[in-house]
Amino acid sequence: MTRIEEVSLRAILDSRGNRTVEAEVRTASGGFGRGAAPSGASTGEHEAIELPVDEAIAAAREKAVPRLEGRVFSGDQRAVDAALHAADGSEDFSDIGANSAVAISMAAAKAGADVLGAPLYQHLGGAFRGRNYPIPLGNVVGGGEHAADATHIQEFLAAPVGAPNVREAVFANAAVHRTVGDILDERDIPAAKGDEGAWAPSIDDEEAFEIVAEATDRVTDDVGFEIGFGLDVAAAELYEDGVYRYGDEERTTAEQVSYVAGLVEEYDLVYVEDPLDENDFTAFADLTDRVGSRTLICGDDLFVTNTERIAHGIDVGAANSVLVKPNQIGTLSDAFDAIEMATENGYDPVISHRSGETEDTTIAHLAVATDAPYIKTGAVGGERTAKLNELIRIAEEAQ
Ligand SMILES: C=C(OP(=O)(O)O)C(=O)O
Ligand SMILES: [Mg+2]
Repeated sequence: MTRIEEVSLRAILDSRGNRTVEAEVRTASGGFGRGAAPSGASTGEHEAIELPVDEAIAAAREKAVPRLEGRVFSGDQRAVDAALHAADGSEDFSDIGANSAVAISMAAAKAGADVLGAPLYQHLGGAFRGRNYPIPLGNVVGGGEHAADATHIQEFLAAPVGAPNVREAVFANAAVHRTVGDILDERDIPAAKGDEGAWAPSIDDEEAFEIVAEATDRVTDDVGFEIGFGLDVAAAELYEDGVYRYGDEERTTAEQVSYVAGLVEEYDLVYVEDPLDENDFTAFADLTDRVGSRTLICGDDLFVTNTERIAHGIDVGAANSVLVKPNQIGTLSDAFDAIEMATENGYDPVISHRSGETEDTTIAHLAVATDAPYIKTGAVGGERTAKLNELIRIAEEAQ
């Protein structure tokens, strides 16, 4: 029986060394699940609200826990998440905190799976889930809000689109990361790593393009399958007073659209996330019109995993892909709704980590459960490899 008996909350550390919310759910028949909230740095303006950790925990203990304990079945994820919404009452989880909500939602899902004796992806996806595994997008160079004095573009991503299986894809991304390190060495460029484990050298974007293109080419030759190249521009962070600022260089919106379209052409980009400001659906639609037939244009800060914003994007043709971050919207059910809406409308969902992460592996299971074609969860670093290694295990176990 998956009736929830106890929900407990505590503060733990995330990968940036900040405190975050961890939840544990125990069921009447001894099922157990644990979930921990990730946290963004380049957060979208329209995301659900992350409260200070102590506030989120206190509010969830007062308002959400009594609605769950002894009352809701953790096997019924929709009921768990509906109880979280009812406990909160706001539109954006500003009352109990999206950090508490998502931690409880994920913990309850795992407790539900535990009682069934099924892996989480099986519990979430059901008997007739798809048989595909996501292509991992792994950032190998980065800057923006994730590293000081590095590139303006937030993420340069390896995209092993030709990999024969998920394991080879994961290994290929790590090889690209390693090769970027070698090239930086060859060029005598010192580099630390950013929040997500990508190299964060103090170079301009142009040189980063050169280096990542060379690294993906070298590794492609080595492994014998195609490794594409993608970006998360995180353009909302560059947008100020109506222009996109790349240090001293400025681009108008029209120039930004042309610049990104040119990059797609020049580097044969397979993926471009947030190329424009988070409120500019029109410019997104312009760019999608120009290059959407040859690359994915993905909305992260644009859509914030929110079905109202995704529906609007679909109406105006703003993109052809949706980034899905459960903590942007607060519960797994809401994230599922976003994935379903995307898929039904021909938009590719990309399940994603945050820059501040924990060892939690829920997103790997979510990607497999929903047959998502892509997952973005870094290339190296313990909190990133936790998800990547889980994907390898899932693919092996589910064969
Ligand atoms: C993962 C990202 O960064 P953050 O978590 O800082 O929003 C992103 O922008 O896609
Ligand atoms: Mg992003």
